[in-house]
Amino acid sequence: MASILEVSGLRKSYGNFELNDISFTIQEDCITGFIGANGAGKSTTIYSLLNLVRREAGTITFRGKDISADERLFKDKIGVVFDSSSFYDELTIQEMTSLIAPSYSEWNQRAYQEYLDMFSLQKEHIIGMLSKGMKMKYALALALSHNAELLIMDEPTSGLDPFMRKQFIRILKTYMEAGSRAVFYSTHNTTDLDQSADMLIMIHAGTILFEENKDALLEKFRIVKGDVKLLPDIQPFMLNFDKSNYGFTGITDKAEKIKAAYPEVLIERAAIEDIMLAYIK
Ligand SMILES: Nc1ncnc2c1ncn2[C@@H]1O[C@H](COP(=O)(O)OP(=O)(O)OP(=O)(O)O)[C@@H](O)[C@H]1O
Repeated sequence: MASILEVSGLRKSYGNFELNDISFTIQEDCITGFIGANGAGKSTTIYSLLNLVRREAGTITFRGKDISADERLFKDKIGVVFDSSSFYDELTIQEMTSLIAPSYSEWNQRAYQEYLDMFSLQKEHIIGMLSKGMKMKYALALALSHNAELLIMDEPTSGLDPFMRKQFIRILKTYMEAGSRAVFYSTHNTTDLDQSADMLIMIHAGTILFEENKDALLEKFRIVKGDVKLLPDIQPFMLNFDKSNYGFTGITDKAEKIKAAYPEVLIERAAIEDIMLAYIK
């Protein structure tokens, strides 16, 4: 698989927080989910790679070319959506779009109008009067209407209702159908990633903990449930666990071994959230 974006040796610090030599790759034809706890460094990574905050070190290459050589070209080829998008509150959607659209070489007014209709947004709407979810939809309409090759989004589904979140996933899949494209987005909604992501990158305290194929990751871990009597024997095979008077629940990457030695335990598939907790507990 070809890489579309490569981030290498990214550093940025704020007081006690530091992005610690972050490197990862966004693959073409993949939706990559960017996960991590509050304050892990997701937004700082996204803002630094987009040069919206000044990075202290690091190289970003887009389709093999350093983006610093031609940042305008890079920005022309990507669509961005942020949790707190910076639009002018006093303008209408039409006025705001007329400022933004001319900066894109492949602006598609028809596609844009279709997204506005799909999201029930009207061009007369004043930006400052839009709800958080409506602003997000507007940002999404802009990002999807200039033939971007890569979508980079920071918590695009925060503020979206469950219907729109489903629609968001459908839109991403349709977007990917054109081929040679990619999506990179941060989210706390791991169930959305279950349905949409091909790759997952997890960051914790400014460090990348893993960058893996989602299905391979989900295959690697299992939830183990059993009687507390077994805990002393099974504990060494688990990454973490909780126990109550009734039993224990833990997560393991050695399910086969546990099942072979203790057939009475219950082994279940782990969710992305379980895996995240296993890495940071
Ligand atoms: N402009 C800033 N000035 C000072 N510190 C900042 C700034 N932006 C982020 N930070 C700090 O950097 C750290 C990482 O924040 P960041 O917003 O990147 O995390 P995040 O993973 O996106 O979190 P969340 O999931 O809560 O949005 C935090 O400790 C935060 O307080």
